[in-house]
Amino acid sequence: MLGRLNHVALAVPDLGRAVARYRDTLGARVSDPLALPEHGVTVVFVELENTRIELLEPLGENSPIAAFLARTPRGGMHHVCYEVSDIRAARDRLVAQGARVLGDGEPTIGAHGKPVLFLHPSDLFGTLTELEEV
Ligand SMILES: CC[C@H](C(=O)O)C(=O)SCCNC(=O)CCNC(=O)[C@H](O)C(C)(C)COP(=O)(O)OP(=O)(O)OC[C@H]1O[C@@H](n2cnc3c(N)ncnc32)[C@H](O)[C@@H]1OP(=O)(O)O
Ligand SMILES: [Co+2]
Repeated sequence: MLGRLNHVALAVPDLGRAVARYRDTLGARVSDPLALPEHGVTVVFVELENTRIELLEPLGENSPIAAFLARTPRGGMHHVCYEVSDIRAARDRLVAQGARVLGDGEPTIGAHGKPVLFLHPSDLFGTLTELEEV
């Protein structure tokens, strides 16, 4: 069911500082910031040879990463994202096996313009997991 690792996401308290560190210190290629108010985050992608790092900063009053950053104020690994070819088939299979899909269970459109959904970290060994249909 799982395809490639699409990205590993890091929640950061200051996106500008994180971008500068990845671009200037680590010499990485980084995208422009993209505000996603419907997801409560601003994102920047660090492009690597084999995958991406997604840098996330809270946006707005009800950001889903606000509580995470309150617990880990220096930032930290927030989620992993795997590619799937049929996100609804993947969801149905996971739900049938007891995994919880966050939100109303329907995919939303993510940062790459593709359908995404999130699986509860408690069902995946403490790791919040995103699926993206490619
Ligand atoms: C889609 C656009 C973009 C893209 O890639 O295309 C993105 O990735 S946007 C990313 C931001 N969006 C989301 O994260 C959406 C899904 N997330 C959520 O709905 C929440 O973050 C949620 C429900 C996972 C956690 O919310 P919150 O922290 O407010 O809940 P709790 O404080 O009640 O925590 C419950 C429980 O879960 C543990 N937890 C929370 N976040 C994480 C995490 N990132 N990784 C691992 N575990 C996490 C938390 O510690 C609590 O554990 P407990 O044992 O019950 O104390
Ligand atoms: Co993501």
